Amino acid sequence: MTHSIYIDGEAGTTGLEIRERLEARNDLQLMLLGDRRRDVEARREALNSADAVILCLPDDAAREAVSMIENSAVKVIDASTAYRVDPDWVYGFAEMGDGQREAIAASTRVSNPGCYPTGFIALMRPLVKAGIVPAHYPVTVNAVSGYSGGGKQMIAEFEAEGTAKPFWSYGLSLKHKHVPEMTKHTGLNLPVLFSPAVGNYRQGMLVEVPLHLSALPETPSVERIHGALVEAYAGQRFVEVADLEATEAMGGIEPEALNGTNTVRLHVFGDRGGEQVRLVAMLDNLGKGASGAAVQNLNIMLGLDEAIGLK
Ligand SMILES: NC(=O)C1=CN([C@@H]2O[C@H](COP(=O)(O)OP(=O)(O)OC[C@H]3O[C@@H](n4cnc5c(N)ncnc54)[C@H](OP(=O)(O)O)[C@@H]3O)[C@@H](O)[C@H]2O)C=CC1
Ligand SMILES: CC(=O)N[C@@H](CCC(=O)OP(=O)(O)O)C(=O)O
Repeated sequence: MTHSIYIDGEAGTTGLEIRERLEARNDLQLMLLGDRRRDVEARREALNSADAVILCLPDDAAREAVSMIENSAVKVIDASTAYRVDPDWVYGFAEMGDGQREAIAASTRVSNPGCYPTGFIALMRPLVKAGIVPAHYPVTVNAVSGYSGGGKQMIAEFEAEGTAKPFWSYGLSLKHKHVPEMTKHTGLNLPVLFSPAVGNYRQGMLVEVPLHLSALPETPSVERIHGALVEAYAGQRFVEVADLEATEAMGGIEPEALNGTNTVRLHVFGDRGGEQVRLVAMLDNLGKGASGAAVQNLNIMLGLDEAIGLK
């Protein structure tokens, strides 16, 4: 049996990566509109006749697309920020806790996590759940993304002759659109202080949370923090926790090493017996941060996740 899949936003950065991942599969049939992709009636027809639709659109266009879906059987995955803290939608991060994969499988409305939130929630949610980081703790997140994170427009800006910035720190109003989902899905009470940046490279990201151990209850050790992450992701295929020995041997970390994969890798840097840690997640902003995660959610929603491997 083949499932028909419509990608609204098929020619955008996220949509193209999803197409690449799905095109080779013979259990899925892609519905592509090509030059008619902005034709509202063609979109309406596709949105209501596909088995599953993946929305790779700006927030307002995603809300509009959802309002056009009258067929309640259609499974919807939205890659935008529009529904990530909406209680009527399931948050599409299967590894984030017991029952999440099952909730995704049972839902027809799944919001795909943001790229930065994927790294941050992966690092922080198990620590809050274990009581290592209290819910009221003032958490800071520093992150750097490749410029593809800003979609077609930012790619054009960075790739235009002579205009690329070497590094771009932004979100300076401290109201970045990812803060609500980062806060809600970790169980924190205080909005996180989020400091994102873009580097002059195309793809891949690092998301970092620095912690003073003595400011946490019972001054946890590096090993305790690492152990909580290992326990949380035991048996998971797409969330890895780097060995402490391996991280101790690292002189630095770069953001592109997981490009093309659906993996997020978590690192706990810090001297054993020391007083501080730097938690660092590495992922492809267009892999586990967007398109890879969307395909993973599609597989789960169609009941194909056991049978199909992602690259
Ligand atoms: N880039 C990334 O790393 C990530 C992106 N996302 C999210 O995914 C979504 C898409 O982002 P991205 O692919 O980067 O963006 P792009 O700008 O690269 O692509 C956006 C796509 O949306 C289409 N589009 C724009 N406005 C409308 C409209 N009013 N009606 C119909 N189609 C429209 C565009 O069509 P056309 O081709 O005709 O221009 C284009 O194909 C966003 O919500 C973004 O926040 C999420 C995680 C990571
Ligand atoms: C580099 C860059 O500009 N990144 C984007 C986020 C990309 C992304 O993850 O999009 P979602 O909001 O849909 O998750 C930003 O900060 O707005």
